[in-house]
Amino acid sequence: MTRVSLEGATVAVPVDGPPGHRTRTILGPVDLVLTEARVSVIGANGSGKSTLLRLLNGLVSPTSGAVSVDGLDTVRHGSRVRRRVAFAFTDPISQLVMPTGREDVELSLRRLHPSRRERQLAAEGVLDRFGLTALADQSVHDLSGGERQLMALAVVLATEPALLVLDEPTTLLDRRNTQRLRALLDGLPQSVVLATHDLELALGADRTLVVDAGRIVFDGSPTEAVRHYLALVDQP
Ligand SMILES: Nc1ncnc2c1ncn2[C@@H]1O[C@H](COP(=O)(O)OP(=O)(O)OP(=O)(O)O)[C@@H](O)[C@H]1O
Repeated sequence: MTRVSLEGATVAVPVDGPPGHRTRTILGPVDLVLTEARVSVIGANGSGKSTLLRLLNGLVSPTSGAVSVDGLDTVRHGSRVRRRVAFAFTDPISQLVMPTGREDVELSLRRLHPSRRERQLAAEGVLDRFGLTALADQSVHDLSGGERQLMALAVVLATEPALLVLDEPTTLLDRRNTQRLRALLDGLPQSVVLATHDLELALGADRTLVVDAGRIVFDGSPTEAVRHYLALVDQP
């Protein structure tokens, strides 16, 4: 399993005013080692979940401290980390840049399969594995929200990353597609870290982090974490 390590990691952003003057810490410091196959992250809007997730593949660099994946520092070894860690955004359309899903899958396979023929065959295999062959040549804009979400996942998983990071993957999905996505995640050999407001989805993890105001306020069993979170949001 993948080992993710955060050591005193903070993220600070500039506050309005003269450039370079004041900053606001929106996350941390966070000290954490994740080795579980499934980790969920829950917390209120604006608590810092996405920021935490973005640290994991170097989309956001820590302002202080360090983040590493399998010993690779996300700043010093950014491109190697991004090859190991796939990131799926809430809105799949930001992931689908080509006219069709098949072209998108082929695009993400370019590094792994420089030969066009091999790439096409590999893409066929990926689409088949995700049950998306029938939708592969349809314009991504004509796919339903759920189909698009699954297509975007196929695109990021095509390169067989070691870790999949998902930022609120079910927000745009109905119940049926949420269940389809959960079944798909259950069958993945990869480690998964996901942030979600879907507490049912969060409960399926091996370990759950609760984030509040930029801090990890609970870290442990999913059932306990959900209880902690509900107590937190019910506070007057
Ligand atoms: N680049 C940035 N510049 C300024 N503020 C930021 C930046 N990125 C995040 N923030 C702020 O940091 C806080 C945490 O944001 P983040 O997106 O991590 O929260 P979240 O828990 O994922 O929220 P949500 O559930 O609404 O998606 C928010 O107050 C947000 O406005």
